[in-house]
Amino acid sequence: MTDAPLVLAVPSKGRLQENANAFFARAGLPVVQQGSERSYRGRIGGLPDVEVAFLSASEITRELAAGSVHLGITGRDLVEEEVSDFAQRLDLVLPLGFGHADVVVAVPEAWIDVRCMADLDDVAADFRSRHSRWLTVATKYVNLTRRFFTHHGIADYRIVESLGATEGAPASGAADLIVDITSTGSTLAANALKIVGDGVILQSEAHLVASLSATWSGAARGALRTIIDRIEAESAGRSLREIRADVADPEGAAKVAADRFGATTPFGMPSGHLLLHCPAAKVYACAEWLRTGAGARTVAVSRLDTVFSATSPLAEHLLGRIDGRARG
Ligand SMILES: Nc1ncnc2c1ncn2[C@@H]1O[C@H](COP(=O)(O)OP(=O)(O)OP(=O)(O)O)[C@@H](O)[C@H]1O
Ligand SMILES: O=P(O)(O)OC[C@H]1O[C@H](OP(=O)(O)OP(=O)(O)O)[C@H](O)[C@@H]1O
Ligand SMILES: [Mg+2]
Repeated sequence: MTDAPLVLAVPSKGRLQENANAFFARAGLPVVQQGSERSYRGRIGGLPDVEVAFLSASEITRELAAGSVHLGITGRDLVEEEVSDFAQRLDLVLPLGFGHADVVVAVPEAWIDVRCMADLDDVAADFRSRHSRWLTVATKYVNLTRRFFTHHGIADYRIVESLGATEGAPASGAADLIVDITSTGSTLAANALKIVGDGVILQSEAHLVASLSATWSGAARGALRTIIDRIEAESAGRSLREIRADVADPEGAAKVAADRFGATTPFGMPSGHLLLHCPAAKVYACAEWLRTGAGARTVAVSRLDTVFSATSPLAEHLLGRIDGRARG
């Protein structure tokens, strides 16, 4: 079908739901539920070639891999856990600035001798002769755990697959230690568990993910350009700050700001004063230099909502990969 719509999967519950909806609204892509409150289909206001599917984050990951949805929001942890060949099947288009959480190895606080993965290796190696059973790890991140433990040379353990309340496993005796996701750390603390020093397996964040296995119609490609354009503009708005300063030599100052802080002059030198777009992380260093090094008396910094560019390297790159798959 040349005009089949783009299917966009949006988290319908859980940790990512609220942030995902707010994110689309900020990017000028308002998600509208169709029919009743409980309907699992929706649309994006103003984009007729897009159909929205409301799914859980892990379902989104699987459907992207299977090619039954084109674009979706999900966590990097789920992508790496559930899709072994994700680098070929999926494109992690853009991190979205929310849903930050770490997948970690955690052991009982009472294990005072276990500070790093090498200590855990020692425990694992002795465990069977001491306790006449394998050391056990409760987790739903079975693949991430296996890869990480192998990387640290740990082989003497067994995984106990956990479907919920993983942090309770050591206290209940279901397993000796756990691998789970954490953001504030309060669930680990409440269960008297501590993160092993070098036991952070993955730092996760919500991403916009595209399926390379899906069939992309002409209409779906067109919708993809529009969606990426708006999301890229939102992302640029979030990661840049506008700086204005009254310096004597705006052109000289712009050169230094570009070299040292990665700042750009998107509008040239309007009426001879300096207007920069500076990466948010460099704003304080840049503002400091403008005063001490370039003689500015005032430096004004503002947030930007959205910054549109004439070209979209992200969309071009992604369409290139989609075409490559279609041909190959
Ligand atoms: N503190 C947190 N704990 C768990 N997940 C978090 C946290 N912060 C962000 N996330 C992210 O939320 C996503 C998982 O969402 P959630 O647990 O709500 O859905 P799910 O796992 O698909 O559904 P369910 O838990 O019902 O199986 C993951 O990608 C994860 O990285
Ligand atoms: O570090 P913290 O802020 O304490 O968060 C960690 C907890 O959050 C997640 O569970 P969630 O609340 O998403 O419920 P779930 O297990 O049903 O997915 C995760 O499985 C942890 O239990
Ligand atoms: Mg969950």
